[in-house]
Amino acid sequence: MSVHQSSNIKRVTTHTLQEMKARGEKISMLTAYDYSMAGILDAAGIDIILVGDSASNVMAGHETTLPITLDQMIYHASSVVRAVKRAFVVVDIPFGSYQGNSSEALRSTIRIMKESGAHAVKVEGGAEIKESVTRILSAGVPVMGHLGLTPQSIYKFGTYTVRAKEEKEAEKLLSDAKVLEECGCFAIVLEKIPAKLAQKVSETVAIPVIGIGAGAYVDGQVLVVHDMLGITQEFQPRFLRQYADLRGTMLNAVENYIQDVKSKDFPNEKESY
Ligand SMILES: Nc1nc(=O)c2c([nH]1)NC[C@@H]1CN(c3ccc(C(=O)N[C@@H](CCC(=O)O)C(=O)O)cc3)CN21
Ligand SMILES: CC(C)C(=O)C(=O)O
Ligand SMILES: [Mg+2]
Repeated sequence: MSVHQSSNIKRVTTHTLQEMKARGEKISMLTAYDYSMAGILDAAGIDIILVGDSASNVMAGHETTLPITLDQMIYHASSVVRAVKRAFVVVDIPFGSYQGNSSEALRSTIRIMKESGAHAVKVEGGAEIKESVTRILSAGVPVMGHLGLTPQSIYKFGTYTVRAKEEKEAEKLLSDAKVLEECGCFAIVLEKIPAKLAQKVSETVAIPVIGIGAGAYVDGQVLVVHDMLGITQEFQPRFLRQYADLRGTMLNAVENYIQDVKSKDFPNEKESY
């Protein structure tokens, strides 16, 4: 342990995650984009926090993940990192900051690592981005892959339907997973694909496979935290399990506050100086 790290909590590393797969312990992963939320996830014992480019939807209200910038991702990531004592922090490299240009991929990664203090980056795609992945890894930065439904290329597909249902697409996905493993990726996210195919990928590659809408036979699960807490409203895909109704809870609290202000119940004497 570094002399600068005074806490005695044992941090999750790529090595920890590899060991978890080897012994069959499932990996838990959720997104976070800010200090307060990341602190709660870390305190609960989450293994991986993803600073997802879904911040573009959830935090900024955009329709897709495409508009979010590298600067904005670094702002979210640095806020998350300041809250985390144990979890492994992975940051999505945003659209336009790595595709088709390995030098730019490396430059974006170095900015993310230097300016946020995160532990790894995530990129969408397989063979097409092999050079970028290799270049990032050559700088010593762990890379998480992302295959299946890849939201940064939504306009190429036009829909958010389940991916790799056809044999040819399934073969390409399996081959991409092998490419990512050979490049040296430490893990792969599989999004919205048939459970059978996800199982096959997980059994084929030695690195951990984390699913979102990819069934139970993978090495871990990821969800967008605002979805599973019931804060987002319209996003209700079949793969989502909602663990709370925080929107309802928060609406209720805010309505009560408004009522107390209007009725002059708040503040009372004890709440005044
Ligand atoms: N709030 C949120 N949660 C997410 O999981 C998420 C984001 N945002 N933004 C980035 C990507 C986009 N993702 C998505 C988007 C849509 C579906 C989906 O299943 N949509 C429709 C089906 C559409 C169709 O069949 O054509 C649904 O059933 O809700 C799944 C994952 C996952 N990511
Ligand atoms: C849904 C996960 C895997 C993601 O990439 C994101 O939140 O941006
Ligand atoms: Mg993403």
